Amino acid sequence: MRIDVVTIFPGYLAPLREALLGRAVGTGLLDIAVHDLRDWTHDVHQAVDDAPYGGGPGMVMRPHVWGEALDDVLAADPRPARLVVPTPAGRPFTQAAAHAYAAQERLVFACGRYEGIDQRVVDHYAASMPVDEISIGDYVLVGGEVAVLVVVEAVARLLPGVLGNPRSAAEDSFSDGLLEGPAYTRPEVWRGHAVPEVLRSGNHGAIARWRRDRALERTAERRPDLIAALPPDALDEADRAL
Ligand SMILES: N#Cc1c(-c2ccc3ccn(Cc4ccncc4)c3c2)n[nH]c1N
Repeated sequence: MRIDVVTIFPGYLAPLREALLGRAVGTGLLDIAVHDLRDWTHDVHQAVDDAPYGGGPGMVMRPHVWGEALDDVLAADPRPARLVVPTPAGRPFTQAAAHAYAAQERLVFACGRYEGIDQRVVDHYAASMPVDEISIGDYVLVGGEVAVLVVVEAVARLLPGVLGNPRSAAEDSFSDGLLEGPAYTRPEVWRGHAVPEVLRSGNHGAIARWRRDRALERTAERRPDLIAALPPDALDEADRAL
């Protein structure tokens, strides 16, 4: 998979070169290119923003710089791409979206700043390619770069060969519609807190049942919306007895 990121703060994307993602790039599983939007400005001030039509606070990112940048970035690789634009007004980015993005040959991220990017940029490219305006959560950030870090990590870990243990991704929170339950490791007792005995029993059936029960309890307590969204056949008789 190839990932391109266009931003006025390339340094914000440095973490993409670290750890798991850095290894994925090093082994050729992932090809990441970060581009400075100001490279496509032509004025001495390298201006990328202007006052909003209709008035209002803040500034809006000008369409012509974005158009020149995205035209060049998209033309640099023949693979079909999806343009992803983080915005507070976007559709929620979910684990299902991460799986869909992991199947893409190429993702191009447009990182806005200020009050966002002139809407005509999204409208223009949506006429010729898939474009998603996404949000990583119901809170307000200062720009799109942090959202890109979140999305790229969530997507990259799903790519074959990136995670050491592929079962990890298969058994994620949300993979079965539920939150993961609690996890434990040595020592058996830590500051008077003992590991639940069933996990040390060697009884794999009982362990699976206990883990499912804890996941159901945690999800019902913290994310009842996920329980309500489960398909009718998702809960078996033992689940319902909980
Ligand atoms: N994904 C995502 C986001 C963002 C986000 C993303 C891109 C940009 C570009 C500019 N801003 C700042 C801004 C713009 C408009 N209104 C308020 C603030 C951004 C915020 N905030 N919160 C999220 N969950």
